[in-house]
Amino acid sequence: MRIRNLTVRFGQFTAVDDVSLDIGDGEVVALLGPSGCGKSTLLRAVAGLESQVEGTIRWGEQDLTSAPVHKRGIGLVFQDGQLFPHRDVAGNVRFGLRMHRIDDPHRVDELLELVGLSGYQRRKVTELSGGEQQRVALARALAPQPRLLLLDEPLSALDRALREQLAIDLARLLRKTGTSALVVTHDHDEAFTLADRVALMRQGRIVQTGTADEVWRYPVDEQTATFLGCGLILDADVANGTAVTDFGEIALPWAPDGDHKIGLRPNALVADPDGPIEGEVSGRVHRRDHVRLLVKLEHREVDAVASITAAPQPGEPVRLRLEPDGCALLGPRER
Ligand SMILES: Nc1ncnc2c1ncn2[C@@H]1O[C@H](COP(=O)(O)OP(=O)(O)OP(=O)(O)O)[C@@H](O)[C@H]1O
Repeated sequence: MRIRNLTVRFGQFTAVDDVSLDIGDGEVVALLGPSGCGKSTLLRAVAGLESQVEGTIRWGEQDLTSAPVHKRGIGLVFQDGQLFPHRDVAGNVRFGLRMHRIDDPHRVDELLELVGLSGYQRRKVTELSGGEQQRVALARALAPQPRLLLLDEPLSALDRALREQLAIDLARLLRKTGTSALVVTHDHDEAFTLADRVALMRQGRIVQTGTADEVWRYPVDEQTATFLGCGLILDADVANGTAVTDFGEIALPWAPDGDHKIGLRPNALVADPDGPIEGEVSGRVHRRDHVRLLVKLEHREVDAVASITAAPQPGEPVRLRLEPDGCALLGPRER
């Protein structure tokens, strides 16, 4: 799919601003961005659900720009599944097939097996858990074998543990069926779990696209770095894979020589008795597998991490070292 110069306006307000994006055959692209940046509007425009759309949407040679929703060959999954409460599980999946005049009794069983719900045919959808309901919604959307699946925050209504598991299952399922997909999410982990490529949106525009590793390691500008979790931006002078910063030296073998800005995520500063940076703990929050510290340095306060067993208490001195895994290099990259 080739999206070119897509703009969607609501009166004077431009919700999607001149967006161009390709989605390859079997590719999964995540649209990631802060609330209100236009992700859902872009998805709805691709689906044919928005009226004030400029630009073009093509599938191969076919121009879909003004095709009606049901002629676009897309499947849709929303946050809350939008299942039919009066139909059972099989009835919901069968609806996806009937809409496309496919009448194959085995296909419903196949689809339920695919989403891990074998034997659920006669269950009422109102008696399913949130995760099961989303699996049914997915089976229904996949039933007519759409050429593109559009998913709008498909896992957001679920609790965290379930969301993580379902994101892994969904990623596997999309690969297995070779389905191309565009997934809207505001959850970084979800985007990186699901997608081959991530498109970062801000104020209606796509500011960067790349693999998880590319956008994570090379955010295109300061705002993008901040959105991706870098709380601190430092000047760095890189030579032969070593960056010299106000916080000391750090090995970044993947960074080219020159003057750069480096973004530090909280895990870029790690409590270590031998670390070169001295500070005092001013705050402490227990996370699932580590402790997040707020550390007062001479001129500023920074985020840092410590292991659960060795985390100092507020008021205690702490030493920090830089950890390359939490560092990002800002600025556009040459390809
Ligand atoms: N039908 C509409 N009429 C007027 N403004 C709208 C309409 N739909 C969306 N908007 C506005 O367009 C902007 C983008 O909305 P959109 O729902 O696409 O954002 P989003 O990135 O999906 O946000 P979220 O993550 O919060 O769902 C918002 O400022 C929103 O208020």
